[in-house]
Amino acid sequence: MSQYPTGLTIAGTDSGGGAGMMADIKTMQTLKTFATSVIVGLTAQNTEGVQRIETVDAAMIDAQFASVAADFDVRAAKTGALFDADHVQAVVRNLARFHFPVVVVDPVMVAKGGSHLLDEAGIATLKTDLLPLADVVTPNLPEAELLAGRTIHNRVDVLNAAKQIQQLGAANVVIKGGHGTDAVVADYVKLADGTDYWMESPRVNTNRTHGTGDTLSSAIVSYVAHGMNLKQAIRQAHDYLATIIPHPLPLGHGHGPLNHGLWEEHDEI
Ligand SMILES: Nc1ncnc2c1ncn2[C@@H]1O[C@H](COP(=O)(O)OP(=O)(O)OP(=O)(O)O)[C@@H](O)[C@H]1O
Ligand SMILES: Cc1ncc(CO)c(N)n1
Repeated sequence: MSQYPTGLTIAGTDSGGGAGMMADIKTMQTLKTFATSVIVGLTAQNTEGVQRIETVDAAMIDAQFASVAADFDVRAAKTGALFDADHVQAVVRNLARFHFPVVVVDPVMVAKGGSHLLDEAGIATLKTDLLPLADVVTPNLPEAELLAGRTIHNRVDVLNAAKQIQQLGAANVVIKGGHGTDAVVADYVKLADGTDYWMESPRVNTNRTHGTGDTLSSAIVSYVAHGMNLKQAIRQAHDYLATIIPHPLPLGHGHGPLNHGLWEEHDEI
């Protein structure tokens, strides 16, 4: 593999290194994609929780987008934690301005420790203004409930939620099943062409799942940047997670981090 295509993460930092933009950069590097970044906010965070948040002002967000877009051929971008409506709007404005070929929206709302990373007005703005720009949206189960405005108890509810989220304007929908309790973790995929299917893997009994969602969305960005179509990229990203989740790093005292680099042996892209 000689070339590193460029990906972009538009997200918040995690001082604890396992989630947010740090997970994105580690994932992209492992999957041989050059990670550029627009920092929307900083979190003082570790595996036990979020201790403090400070957002970046809109002019600085604009400047970061402009710097990246002026110098790099971004093949795919993802959004992560956006914190509030003003920051969602700043990101929407820039996505509309720069038209990256593929946009993955990870509608991050609550960190594993329970801290809110997007407020209520932010959720509303994400639904009305950001989802219509999304080629793929990747909610976890609680996020899918909030986006669809309905509770999810079973697989039929997941199907209905995905349909509703697609109607909000996201072309393709991946509802992640990590927050379920079944022995099998089932992620549901509903594509723009009308096809849908489940991706299943054995549930790993671990609390070392900090940043799994960030990792999935940035893996999709990486595989798309390498030229895969969305269906292939979503499948490969799922398999990357299924491979690394059973072998986390024994670090931190809470929801521990993944070992993103484990995949490097699988030099297939
Ligand atoms: N315990 C687990 N065992 C196996 N796979 C898991 C487990 N937890 C999560 N996954 C997988 O990890 C990916 C992310 O799912 P999850 O629902 O945890 O996202 P998330 O809640 O957005 O994560 P985070 O908020 O920590 O970034 C999915 O592909 C899911 O199938
Ligand atoms: C900054 C940030 N983004 C996303 C997540 C979700 O994993 C997190 N915990 N922190």
